[in-house]
Amino acid sequence: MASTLNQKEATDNQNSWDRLLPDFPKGPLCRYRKKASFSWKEMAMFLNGEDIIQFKNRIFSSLENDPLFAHHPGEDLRREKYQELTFLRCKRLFEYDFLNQQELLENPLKIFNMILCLGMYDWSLCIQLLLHSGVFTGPIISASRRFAHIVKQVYNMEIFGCFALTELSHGSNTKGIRTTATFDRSTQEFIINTPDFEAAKFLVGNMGKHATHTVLYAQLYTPDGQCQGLHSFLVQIRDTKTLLPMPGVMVGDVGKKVGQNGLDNGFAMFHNVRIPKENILNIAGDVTAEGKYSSSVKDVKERFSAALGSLSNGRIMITALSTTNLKLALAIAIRFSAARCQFGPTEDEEIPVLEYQTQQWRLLPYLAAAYALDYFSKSLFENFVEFYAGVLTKQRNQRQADLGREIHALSAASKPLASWTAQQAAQECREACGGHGYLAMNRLGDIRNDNDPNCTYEGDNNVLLQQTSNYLISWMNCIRDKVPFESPLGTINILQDYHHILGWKFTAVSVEDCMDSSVPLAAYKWLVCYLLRESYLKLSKEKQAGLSDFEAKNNCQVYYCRSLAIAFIEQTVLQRYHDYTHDPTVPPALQPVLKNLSALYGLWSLSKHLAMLYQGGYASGEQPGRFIQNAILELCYRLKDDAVALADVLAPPDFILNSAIGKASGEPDLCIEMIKISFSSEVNNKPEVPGVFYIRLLRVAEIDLLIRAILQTGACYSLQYSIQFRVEIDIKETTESTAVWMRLSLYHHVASKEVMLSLAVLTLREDLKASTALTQHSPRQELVTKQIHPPQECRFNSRFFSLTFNTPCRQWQCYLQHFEAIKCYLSLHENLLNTNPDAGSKKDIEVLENVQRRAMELVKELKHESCEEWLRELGVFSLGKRRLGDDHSYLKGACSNIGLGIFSQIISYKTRGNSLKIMPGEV
Ligand SMILES: CCCCCCCCCCCCC/C=C/C(=O)SCCNC(=O)CCNC(=O)[C@H](O)C(C)(C)COP(=O)(O)OP(=O)(O)OC[C@H]1O[C@@H](n2cnc3c(N)ncnc32)[C@H](O)[C@@H]1OP(=O)(O)O
Repeated sequence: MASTLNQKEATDNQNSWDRLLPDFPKGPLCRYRKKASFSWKEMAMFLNGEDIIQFKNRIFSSLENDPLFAHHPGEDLRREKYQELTFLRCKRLFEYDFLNQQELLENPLKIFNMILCLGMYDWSLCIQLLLHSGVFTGPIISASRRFAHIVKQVYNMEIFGCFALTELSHGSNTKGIRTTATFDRSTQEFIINTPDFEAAKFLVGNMGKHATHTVLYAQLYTPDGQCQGLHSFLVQIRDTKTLLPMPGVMVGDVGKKVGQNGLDNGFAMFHNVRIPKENILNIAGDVTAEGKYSSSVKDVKERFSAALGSLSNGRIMITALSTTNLKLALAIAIRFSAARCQFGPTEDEEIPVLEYQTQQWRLLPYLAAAYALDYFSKSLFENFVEFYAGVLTKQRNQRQADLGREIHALSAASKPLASWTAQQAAQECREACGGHGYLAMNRLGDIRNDNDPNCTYEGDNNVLLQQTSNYLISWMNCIRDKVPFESPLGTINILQDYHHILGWKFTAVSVEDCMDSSVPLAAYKWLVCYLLRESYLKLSKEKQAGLSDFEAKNNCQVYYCRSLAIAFIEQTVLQRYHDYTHDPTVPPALQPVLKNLSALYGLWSLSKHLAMLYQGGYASGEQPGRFIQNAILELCYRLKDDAVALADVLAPPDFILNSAIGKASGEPDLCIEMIKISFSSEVNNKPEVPGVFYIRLLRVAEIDLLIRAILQTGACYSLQYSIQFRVEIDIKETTESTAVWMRLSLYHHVASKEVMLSLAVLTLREDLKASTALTQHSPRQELVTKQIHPPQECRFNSRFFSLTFNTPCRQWQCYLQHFEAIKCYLSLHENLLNTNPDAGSKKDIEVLENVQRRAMELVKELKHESCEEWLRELGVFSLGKRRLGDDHSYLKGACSNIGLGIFSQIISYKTRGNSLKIMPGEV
């Protein structure tokens, strides 16, 4: 009975997994998937839970089905267009309203996952949204209820926000910020000023083109001339209707960056800009009507932490964003390594590169790091949720303060750890995929470049690590004075055993002994205590030698405080992951692989500190080092057959991953990607010179992909340039699909550019239909079907079919919209037959005449309907909204449709430095 029940439960589980997580397409990766020791679906369910998987699926499929999110082929959109597209997409996200407040309260991890899903798709978009609705809005929400109307405007996108802390000459050193906000008693206003060019706000995300408001950090001056320190203010920088700068504000874009170029980073200078007194975000302090400074936080340092408290949230999020990059890069490189065969034991036999020890050693420790950091970032986010609840409910107890400090110390080190790990991994993955890794279409370069700012924004990594080491060193007083202590999250509780731990030694006596994460964990605990002692001693020595605090600290970073902060955060990540993977509630089938990951992450991270382990006497002799190295290699080997399944758990759907070599099937559609690249770069860079693209398609399935490529390109471009398109299809291979074969063969003997144009358009229509999953019978479907199933007698001899597509894009779009293509086909076809009566056999001509007649009927039937109507009927997004050319009038429609205020008046001429348009008379 029990076994029947278990069986039923297993079947139910399997069914629910299959429903949420469809099987991957068959391909070369199957051989590894079959070898995996666990079910990737069970793992995905265990790590995420059904609710989150459903939620992620919803986001992914919404993006995939919305033409506005169609990938830009070739990824070389001009920066202005990319920024514009990013902004439109950001607006669209508000329409989707993926998460309502109720859902958010029930499961805050949903917002965390939503952000990461968007980042997987495109980091510029993700950061733009975060800056607007998180970094800008966060301090406003925390400040006071009086800003409720502003928050409402944020979520309605009536205003667009940015966070202006950084200045041209001061980035990480926030105390040095020089923008001023001086209170004017007579008008009850603050006057904002940029004292000189170096104090200009700089590199501020969203500020370049789109932001209308900013949370501005400035030194607050009271009328008595006293500087009260750093405070934040809500300042309007652009008119919400015209997007022209407000009086006294000079604002613009900073130019191209290394990555994230869809995001408009800007600068701003302020000259006597007046804002109402109420616009101070009174988190740290406020000013009375008489101009007296008041703050509930008496200590200046504490006030400073309160003013910067919101940055911890950002650093936690950046830990997760970086981990997501790690996951993306690994998914691509592991799939590629498993599918790609090169060299081998004999000349005839090439083996997957994943079989090579070096490749395993290069990639699998990063895979383990991705799992460990993924768990850690989630758990840290949950800690933050607890802390933030306290902020919102105005908790002022000791625990809340201690929690804030601990989270600050953790996030100040986890951001460096995760962003550096992702950075190194992206480069390793790039190289591990050879030349393919270097191709932009495979995305590893973008992942690397888009991850890069994670090392810098919200505080330079090396500067932030000092915050963590300061925090750790601050516990030395308790240790020295033997005062009992603990922290709210318990991360420093190992220091309670400081003296005892310092006496520990490496005790494993075999490689097998090292195969559990408890071994590196013990070593890490010792390392943290040792580095803490060494840093503290060094600091004391420097001070005793007469150096100032500043100099002493400066001399204690390298090899001491910096290493301490890194060791501490690695130990914390490992501790949490070790506890998680060794929990008895882990499903038995997943335990071995999860434990292997935990051990590999621990040993591999620890191996970078081997010198210190020997230097401090924790390890001695040959064996510890040898054991650790051999255990790493053994774990890599053991995980090798699980690697693809582990990558499958981390990878988003193909559309989101957007990497030709990272496809779930393991079969890169390289030729399609090549078309996209060539197509887009020709369109973009040589508008006047039509390019010729010549490819040979290998399978029927690729025709659909080709069509998708054309369609997506059409969706992304203004379609104003000429395109010449040439496709060669292997007919022999295509016989597996009658529809495609017939459709192609029909035109074989009469091939001419123009006739083929109509073919392409008909094919496009077929794709449109398919992409909207139009399954029910409809007159439209019938028409298309008839059109692509010409009579059976149509035959041909050659294996190859050739198609050339040569038309101005605008016209092409027109064809798509109004079925001009069919008319064009008819007239051109007539011309062809007139001028070249031997174009085909008699039968072919009969066939063509049949098609011609049918096409005439088709045109007549469609005449009364505009393409817009036709598309609407199919449920396809209006083409007008997809267009991103110079004509921005669509913006007006799009905005008014969805009730957005920003561009509601933008329709006519260009504003300076901003490609958006405004209507004359509106300014
Ligand atoms: C769920 C929704 C999510 C939404 C949010 C998501 C965000 C996503 C992020 C993506 C964003 C990308 C775009 C990024 C934009 C930016 O980067 S904008 C800003 C960039 N600039 C910075 O981040 C500034 C970095 N510098 C600092 O934070 C500080 O200057 C410093 C380096 C941390 C402090 O240095 P210093 O001047 O030496 O001061 P100290 O003496 O060390 O500090 C004084 C005390 O204050 C404590 N403290 C400092 N910061 C905090 C904090 N955040 N929280 C709590 N406490 C803090 C510090 O520990 C000191 O305390 P004591 O040791 O007790 O004295």
